[in-house]
Amino acid sequence: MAPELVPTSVPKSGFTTPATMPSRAYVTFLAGNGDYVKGVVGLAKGLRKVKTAYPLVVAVLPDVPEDHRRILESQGCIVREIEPVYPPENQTQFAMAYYVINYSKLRIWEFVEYEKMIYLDGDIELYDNIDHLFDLPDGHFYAVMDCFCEKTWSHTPQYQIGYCQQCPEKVQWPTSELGPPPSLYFNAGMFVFEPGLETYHDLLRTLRVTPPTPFAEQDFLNMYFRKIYKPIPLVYNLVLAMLWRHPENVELDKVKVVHYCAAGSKPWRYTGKEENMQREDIKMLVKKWWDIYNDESLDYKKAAGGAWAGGVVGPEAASGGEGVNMQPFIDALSEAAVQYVTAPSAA
Ligand SMILES: O=c1ccn([C@@H]2O[C@H](COP(=O)(O)OP(=O)(O)O)[C@@H](O)[C@H]2O)c(=O)[nH]1
Ligand SMILES: OC[C@H]1O[C@H](O[C@@H]2[C@@H](O)[C@H](O)[C@@H](O)[C@H](O)[C@@H]2O)[C@H](O)[C@@H](O)[C@H]1O
Ligand SMILES: [Mn+2]
Repeated sequence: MAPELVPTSVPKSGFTTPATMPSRAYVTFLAGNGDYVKGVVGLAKGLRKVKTAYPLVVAVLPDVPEDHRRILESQGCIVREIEPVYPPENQTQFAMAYYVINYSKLRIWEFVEYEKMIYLDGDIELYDNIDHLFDLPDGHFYAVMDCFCEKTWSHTPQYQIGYCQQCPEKVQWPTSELGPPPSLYFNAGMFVFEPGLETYHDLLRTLRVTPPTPFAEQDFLNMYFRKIYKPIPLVYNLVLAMLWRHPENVELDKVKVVHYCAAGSKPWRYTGKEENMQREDIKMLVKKWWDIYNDESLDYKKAAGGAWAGGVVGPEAASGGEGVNMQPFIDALSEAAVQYVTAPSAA
């Protein structure tokens, strides 16, 4: 298990004035006129509940209707329209047909008014403050390792031989037959990154000559950032399938970020009919999401005088704590990353 990686106190939160907008922000992505907007509202309220010091930017595709944009602004979000990004012509069978729109996530590298951002899918919820991740050393791409055991992975050799990076000792990778094991692979529902125009243009250039694959932009980002990717502990992005695929890796009461990506687990669409959806832990996590979504005390209240309040938090922003000494946390995190990298699976 990765060491407990919590700094001693919540980092200094603070109010900012329009002249000094925070150069850090959370960012999510919204497409279509359907119900994902509920996911983003839940995310904004969850960020407020954990008293983040930073705003939530929502990158919206042109097909997101005006009324949905107004709802997000009324919840304190900064709505930014982006143009779609399409992969090159292809015959790929995406794991989910709608994944083709997820390439548009790449536009967030263009948000260079922010020096560092944390991307969160709209089907993610926070249950603990993770602002300290903004203080991780620059020059890396931080994300949580994914799991290869769901049938969404049945197209891959690792699935076919029962290999997963979450338990590399269970089924050894057959290097003699299949060559080196796959590089550490992250789930692209949550990551810490630095926007930059050079990277942004190189991403789009590279995409134009990269044949699409089943997990769309997640596969692409894993390929593109493989040299600077640093794994961070699972508490920062619990992919729900981990609960039944690798329960030994999960300490649910320590989890800070839950990613409702298992089939049937989107809280705003939950029926309980799909496989695993009657599990007690799933029902508890879906209820936790709804408790936040329905909590009117978490609705955004414009700060008195309309001044920009530090984060998605309203005027009751957490009082500025002492600046926290991040070094022990960063050292522990780097150590945690090393323990992954030195695992047999690491290429
Ligand atoms: O119709 C859609 C599908 C996806 N998304 C956005 O794209 C992200 C990635 O899709 P999803 O989370 O469904 O993929 P999963 O993590 O379940 O594989 C979502 O979280 C949303 O932020 C969206 O806004 N509208
Ligand atoms: O477009 C590809 C998507 O790929 C990822 O989801 C998958 C993947 O993680 C599999 O490992 C799971 O088995 C599966 O359930 C899950 O939906 C990201 O969460 C999402 O944001 C997006 O990038
Ligand atoms: Mn997701």
